[in-house]
Amino acid sequence: MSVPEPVPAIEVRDVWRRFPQRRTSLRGGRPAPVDALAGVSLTVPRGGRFGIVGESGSGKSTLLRILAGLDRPTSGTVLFDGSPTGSPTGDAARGPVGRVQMVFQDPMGSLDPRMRIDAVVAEPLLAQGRRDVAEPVAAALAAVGLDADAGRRYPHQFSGGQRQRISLARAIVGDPAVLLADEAVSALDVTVRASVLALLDRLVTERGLTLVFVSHDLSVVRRVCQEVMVLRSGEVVEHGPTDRVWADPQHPYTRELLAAVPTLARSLELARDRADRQARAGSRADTRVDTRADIDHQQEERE
Ligand SMILES: Nc1ncnc2c1ncn2[C@@H]1O[C@H](COP(=O)(O)OP(=O)(O)OP(=O)(O)O)[C@@H](O)[C@H]1O
Repeated sequence: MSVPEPVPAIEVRDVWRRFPQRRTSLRGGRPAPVDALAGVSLTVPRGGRFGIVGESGSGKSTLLRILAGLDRPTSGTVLFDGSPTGSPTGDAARGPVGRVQMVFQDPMGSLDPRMRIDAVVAEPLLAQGRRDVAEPVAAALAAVGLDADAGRRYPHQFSGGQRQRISLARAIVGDPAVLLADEAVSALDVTVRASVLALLDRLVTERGLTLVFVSHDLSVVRRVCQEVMVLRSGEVVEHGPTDRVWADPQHPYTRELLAAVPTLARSLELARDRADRQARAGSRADTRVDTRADIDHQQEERE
């Protein structure tokens, strides 16, 4: 008897998203529509980590917005756990709300400056109709390395890396199945980026999350994703295991993207080596410091 294939967490089948052109061309004439996505398909198994890379304008955010249920495809299908959502004729409101959480590039843009951190982190729970939020909010803050006191403060009282930790606390507090990260570490400097990536990696592993991680930088995607898709002008130009695409890119566009990477990759490696050295230096019997993430987090706090 054959064992049925497990249902993937996410399945995108031949998705197109067409936008009307925003501006008329200088030469006049009718503005042509833009296909932000042109026949994109992908499958992410439960607990899988899927990266999407491409330059600005390649369609990464459009795809993520569709996965988040914030936008609908012009045609094609998106399935979560085998059930359709956000189909062209379907009801976008039935989207994957609750099961899917998103982390954005700019925490200042996504955290309301007038709201205390405990209220910010509680938002997904309140949206689910939960009222008993204090305990899960404190647990989510602890899970991202912030103490309960942080809940009484406001976003501007934190560094960039800490604000991204707060975004992660808000993303995990409601126990989602899928995490969508849109350039989630791109605005952070190198050391802080390594620390937030290590935290993301740990949270995804510990909670068995399915991750879709968007970045323009393949060296960053390589740190957290097993599989990667390269998008250009809404089309998939390459798709495969991240290590293979990194080591042996098949498409000239992927090679171009990689040509921009070495400096970034090297500085990330240097930051990690530095954190390791500091961890070794700090591993006295009375010190609890034992991971790169801890070290990086302490550096971040000293900023
Ligand atoms: N609401 C919209 N109206 C019209 N065109 C849009 C809209 N959203 C995106 N586009 C166009 O779709 C294409 C893909 O945009 P998208 O933001 O998905 O790319 P991206 O790869 O995420 O780029 P970036 O990294 O700069 O955000 C671009 O040509 C963009 O101008």
